[in-house]
Amino acid sequence: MSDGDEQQSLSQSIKGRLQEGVQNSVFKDKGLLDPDTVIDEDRIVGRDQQLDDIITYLRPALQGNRPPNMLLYGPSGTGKSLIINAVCQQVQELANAQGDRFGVIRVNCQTIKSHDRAVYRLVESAAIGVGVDPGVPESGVSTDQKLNRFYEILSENFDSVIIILDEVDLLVGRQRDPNDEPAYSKLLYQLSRASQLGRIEGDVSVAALTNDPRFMENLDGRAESSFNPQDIVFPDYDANQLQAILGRRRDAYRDNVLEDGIIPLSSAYAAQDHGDARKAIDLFRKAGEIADRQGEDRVREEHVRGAQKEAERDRTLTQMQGLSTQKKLSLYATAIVPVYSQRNLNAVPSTVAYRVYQYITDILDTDEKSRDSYLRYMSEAETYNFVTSDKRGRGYGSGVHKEYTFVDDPEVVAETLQSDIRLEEIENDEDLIRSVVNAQIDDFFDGK
Ligand SMILES: Nc1ncnc2c1ncn2[C@@H]1O[C@H](COP(=O)(O)OP(=O)(O)OP(=O)(O)O)[C@@H](O)[C@H]1O
Repeated sequence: MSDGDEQQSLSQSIKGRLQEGVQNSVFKDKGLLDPDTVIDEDRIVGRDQQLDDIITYLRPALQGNRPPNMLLYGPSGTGKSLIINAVCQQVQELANAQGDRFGVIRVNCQTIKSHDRAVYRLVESAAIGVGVDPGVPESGVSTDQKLNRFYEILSENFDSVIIILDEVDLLVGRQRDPNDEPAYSKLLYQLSRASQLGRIEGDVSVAALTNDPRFMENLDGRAESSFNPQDIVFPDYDANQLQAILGRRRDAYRDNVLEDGIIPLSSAYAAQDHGDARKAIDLFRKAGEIADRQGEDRVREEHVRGAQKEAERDRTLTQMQGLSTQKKLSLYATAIVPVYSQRNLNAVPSTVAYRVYQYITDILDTDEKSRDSYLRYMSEAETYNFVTSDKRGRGYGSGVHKEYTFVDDPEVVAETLQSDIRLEEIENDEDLIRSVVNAQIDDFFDGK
């Protein structure tokens, strides 16, 4: 066969396999179950009170008046972003139809590290929305200059604007002292004052979204009085409401591929976990992904249970990232033993793991804790269900040692821990560590 033939058959085989995946999928329109998809209003279930309230508050925007500021609060996945965005979209359409310039500026505060960055993100978001240059650089100019540019863009382009600050409570900023005003407090003060003082020509109001029911308690007094929002509460969903939400997205799947119990089971799991619609939708989608992966043409309850297990595992890994450095190092040293071992090793002897731990602390030039501390950290890892342990004798007179077995894949555990900043430093020493691990294993099993 010539190179050209081989090339063609490879590309045909890739195409064939890709098409097979599409044709055999249980999904018809998987995008409907994407957490970031903006769904049509006819798929929104319930939340009538919240919709009514927000419509009432935003109506003035269509009458040439300033809407009040709003605070939307409730646990994650209870529809805060969905509902405010749905109403804003309708206001925008009506405003356009009557020739008013209504703008919506959205910023998610989750990853914003400082007040200055938040102001820049507002400039950027406003500039992109109206298609102009931000006009200020990200760094090298004062926050006030950025703020002024933001007001300028708003004044030039809008009669009325809603600024949506999602996850506003996470915009804490760099507080040198715990008594320092959090960044969100300063920002809310500035935005609401600017509007009241006429520093922006149009009407501006802020909708702040948060999971924290005590958010207002953390605002500085002057921020609290100038922001002064209308509250809109989003309570947890119960299992029935979640079932209705999933029911309206059933057509994400092909006809007749869903077993009867899929929607109730996904909803029941999510209802146990504080009634989070995002979680219900994730489980509903992941169950189908598992069915696809296994090449099955129906989604069964077992797939939902598998999806729930995967979600739990992801959560465990997230939890692990919150451990102190010494606990991470202990767990990491233990996890890489089976990962690097040339033998088929399921249970990790504590003696081996502790020596690997000592070696790693040495490379990192960090504190080396005693063997007792290592064992204590590992028993904590056991209560978190990262590992299970067993005591084993090594024959007469050799004493007893502990062995650890990982509940999840030790490779995933090691990778998760390695992505921690300090552990990344040892990536270059991988070969060396691998040989140390194997030397310790050999010593343990073959030594006297
Ligand atoms: N009443 C509802 N009807 C239909 N879908 C809903 C409803 N409530 C929430 N959802 C869906 O659940 C997911 C999460 O909703 P949303 O992002 O609005 O929650 P949130 O309260 O803003 O969460 P967070 O606080 O985590 O940002 C989205 O995919 C959304 O489409």
